[in-house]
Parts: sequence; structure tokens; C-alpha cells
Amino acid sequence: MVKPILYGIDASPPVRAVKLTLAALQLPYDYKIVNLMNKEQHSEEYLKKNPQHTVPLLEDGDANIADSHAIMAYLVSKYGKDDSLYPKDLVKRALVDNRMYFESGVVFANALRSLAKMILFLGKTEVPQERIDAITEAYDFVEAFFKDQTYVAGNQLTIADFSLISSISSLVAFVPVDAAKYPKLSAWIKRLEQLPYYAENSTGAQQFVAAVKSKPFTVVG
Ligand SMILES: N[C@@H](CCC(=O)N[C@@H](CS)C(=O)NCC(=O)O)C(=O)O
Repeated sequence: MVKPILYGIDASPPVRAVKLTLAALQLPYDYKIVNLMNKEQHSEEYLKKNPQHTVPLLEDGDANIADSHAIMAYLVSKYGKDDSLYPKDLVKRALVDNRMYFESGVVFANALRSLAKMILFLGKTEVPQERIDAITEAYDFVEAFFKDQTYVAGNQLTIADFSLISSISSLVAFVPVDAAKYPKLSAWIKRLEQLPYYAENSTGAQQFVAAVKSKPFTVVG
């Protein structure tokens, strides 16, 4: 069998979400680094595979699949021994999808990417308070998701957990998760840190946090 190829870089949260999925599935794959600092995602060869010039990208045979959420759903559906990480039950799946769309639009795009771009790529040293508020609002939502359940979409670990932990473990570079204010969110983070393959996320998350910490900024407004 030809191994799937994951294009990405460890500092990228959505790449780490896919790496957690691959580890959970124990699926062998090749990993090709795309250095975003050197704009390698804009190479002609890469743009042919992903005109959106984002990582992660999964190449599996003739298929090129972009977007971490689409990739994770594909991987579990194609290679999972069972459907536990992405349930076939429609109601359970809808909740997993809900959490992943939330991660994509609210957590990653609104809270994380905009701020990370300002600091890491545009070299801004002042950021508006509203960008910090977007992060606490995201934490508020995740805390509210938890009622009695263990994971973000029920009592079973799913790809929605991989998605959300990848961005939340990066957001802590800007706003630490206060265990007193967010007890359920904090407990969930600790739970995921116990996964035997959690290094697939933590190594890159530490790189991301270090990169942010190396660029001090002040909050204005
Ligand atoms: N929603 C997408 C986000 C992908 C994304 O924006 N990736 C960033 C890195 S974290 C990227 O590739 N940026 C480079 C670019 O847009 O050129 C996903 O989940 O895969």
C-alpha cells in the first residue's frame, strides 16, 4: 500500500490535529514539511495540489484533500477500524461536525489566526483588546459545551477533540486557561494530555507558544 503523505509543519494547529488522528489510527504516513516562513506553500507544485495554499494537505493516491476537518473525517472513514472517532450515527456525527465548524470559524479563524498573523507575520507590537476578547469568548463557549460529558462531543474521544485541542493549546500563548474560571475546559485539556500519542500535538504547540513569546506585544483599546 502506498502511504498517505501529510504536508505541513508542526507549529500549525490544524496540522497537529491531523497528526493526532493519524496516531490514533496508527496509520503509517510520510510527512513532508512545508515551511510557511519561506512561503513554500506558494510554490507552483504545491498550488497545483492545494490552490488555497494552506497546510495541512493530505495526498492519498490521486486524492489531494485540504482542510484538517475534511482530512480527519476522511482518514477515520477510510482507515478507522471502527467509527468511534467520527461516529456514523447521525445525531452524534452532527455534534462532532458542530464542534469542528466551531473550531474552524470561531476558534481558529476568528480567535487564533487573526492574532497570530498580526504578531508572527506582520510584526505588530500592539493588538486591539477585541482580539483578546475573541479568545476568552471562545473559552467561554467551550466551557459551556461541557455538561456531564468527558469530551467536547460526548463521552467518546472524537476528531472534534483533536481539532479543538490543537487550537486551544496554541491560544494559551496569548491567554492562559484559568482553571478557576474554566474548570471543565481545564480538566478536558489535562485529559487529552494523557493520550499516549499527545506529543503529536504538544511538540508543535510548544514551538508555537515559544514563537509568540519571542514577540512581546501590548494590548490597546
Ligand atoms: N481551516 C483550515 C486552516 C488552514 C490554515 O489556515 N493553515 C495555515 C497554517 S496554521 C496556513 O496554511 N497558512 C498559510 C497560508 O494561508 O498561506 C484547516 O483546518 O486546515
